[in-house]
Amino acid sequence: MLTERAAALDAADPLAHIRDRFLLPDGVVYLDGNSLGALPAAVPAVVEDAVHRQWGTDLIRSWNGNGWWEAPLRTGDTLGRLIGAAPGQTVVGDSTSVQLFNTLLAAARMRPGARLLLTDPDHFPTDQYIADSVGRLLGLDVRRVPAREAAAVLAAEAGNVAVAAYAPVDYRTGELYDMAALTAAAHAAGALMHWDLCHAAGSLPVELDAIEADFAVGCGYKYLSGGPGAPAFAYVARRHQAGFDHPLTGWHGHTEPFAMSGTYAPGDGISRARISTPPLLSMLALEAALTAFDGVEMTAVRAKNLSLTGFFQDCADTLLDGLGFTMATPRDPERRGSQVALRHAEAYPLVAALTARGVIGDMRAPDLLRFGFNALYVTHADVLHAVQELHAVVTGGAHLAPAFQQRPTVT
Ligand SMILES: Cc1ncc(COP(=O)(O)O)c(C=O)c1O
Ligand SMILES: Nc1c(O)cccc1C(=O)C[C@H](N)C(=O)O
Repeated sequence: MLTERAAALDAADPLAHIRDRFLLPDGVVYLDGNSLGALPAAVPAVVEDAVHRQWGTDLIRSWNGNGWWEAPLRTGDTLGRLIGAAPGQTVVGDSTSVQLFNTLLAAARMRPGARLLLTDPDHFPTDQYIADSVGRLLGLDVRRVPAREAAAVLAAEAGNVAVAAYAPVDYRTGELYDMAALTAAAHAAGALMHWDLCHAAGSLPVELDAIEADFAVGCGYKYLSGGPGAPAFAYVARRHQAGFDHPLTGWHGHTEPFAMSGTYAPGDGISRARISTPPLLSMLALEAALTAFDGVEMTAVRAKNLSLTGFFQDCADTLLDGLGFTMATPRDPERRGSQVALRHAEAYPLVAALTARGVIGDMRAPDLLRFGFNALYVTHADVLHAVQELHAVVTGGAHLAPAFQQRPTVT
C-alpha cells in the first residue's frame, strides 16, 4: 500500500528529473540536506576550471578576466530569485554568523531610540549569541520571545523594539512561522525585521520583497547545496541601503576600492554590504550549485517538499506506531517546513544505526531525530525506505550495539 503510494507519487513528480542534477552515492538515502546539501553535478567541473585554469593559468588576471570581482553580487542576484529578492539587494560571502552580526548590528543602529532586541529562545545558538553580543555593544536589552508570541510582544512594546530577529523555520522541529505576519507586526511596532533563512532558502518560496522584509541572511550549504563552508548571503532591502552603516568596513565595500584611500566611503547600493576578499573557490562552487535550480519554480519545490514530509509522517504513523516515537513536527502543512523531526529517548543511537544502514539523517539533543527533505533530489521511495529502515532498527535492536552508543563531536 505505502509502496504503491510512493511509486505513484514519484511517477507524478514534476521535479523527478532534477535528481539527475546531483551526484548521489549509490545505496544511500540522504535526508540531511538541511545541514549539508548533496553535491550538484555541475560543481566538480566548475571547481576544476576555477583551480586549474582560472587560478593556475590566468592567475591574478582572473579578477577582471574571469569575473571574480563581480562574483559576490552576481551570485547574490542569482540567489535572490530563490528568496524573492529583486536584483541588487543580495550579496554572497563570508559565513552566516558574520553576515548576521553585520546586518543585525546595522539594523539595530537604524533605530537609535529603541531599547529592545527581540529574538527567539529556540533560535539557532549562533543567532542567540550574536543577538546578545549586539545587545552588549549597543546597550540594548535582548528579550527572548517565542516566535508565536512575538507579534503580541511587539504590539505591547511598540516604539521600544529596534529589531525582531527570527527564523521562519525552527531548525529542530521544522515548524514554519508566518513571515509576512511577523514582518508586518514588527513594522507596525516601528521595529525592523531580520530573518535567518538558513532553513528556508531553497526549500520554501520566500518572498522578501513582497513581505517588505528589512534584512535577511542565510547559508549556502544547506538546501542551496553550495558545499561545505559555502559562503553565506545577506539581503539588505533597497530602501535601507543608503542608510546601511556597515560595521565591518572592509575595503571591498568601499566606493572606490582601488583608489586605496585611507578613509572609508561606502559604495552604492548593495555593493556597500561587501566586506573583503571572498573565498573564490567556494563562491564559484555555490554559483555552479545554484544552476540546479534553473527552470525550477520555488512553488514546485514547496509542493514536493510538503508531499515528502507529509508522506514521511504518514509512513511514521503506520510503521512506527507504539515504538516510542512522537511527532515533533506540525502536521498542518501551513506550519511545516521541509524537515520532519521525531522524538525518541534513544535518538542518537537510532540515527547512528540508521546511518550505518545507508539512511542519513541527524539528531539534535536530547531526543530529536531530524530528517531533511530536499525536493530536488529526494524521492517518496527514499522516504518509505528510510522509515522502513528505522522500523527495522528499532524492532531489531541494532541501535543497542556499543558502537552506536557514543556520540561523536558532530551529530
Ligand atoms: C538558523 C541557522 N543559523 C546559522 C547557522 C550556522 O551559521 P554558520 O554558517 O555561521 O556556522 C545554522 C546552521 O549551522 C542555522 O541553522
Ligand atoms: N553548519 C554546521 C557545521 O558547521 C557543522 C555541523 C552541522 C552544521 C549545520 O549546518 C547544523 C544545522 N545548522 C542545524 O540545523 O543544526
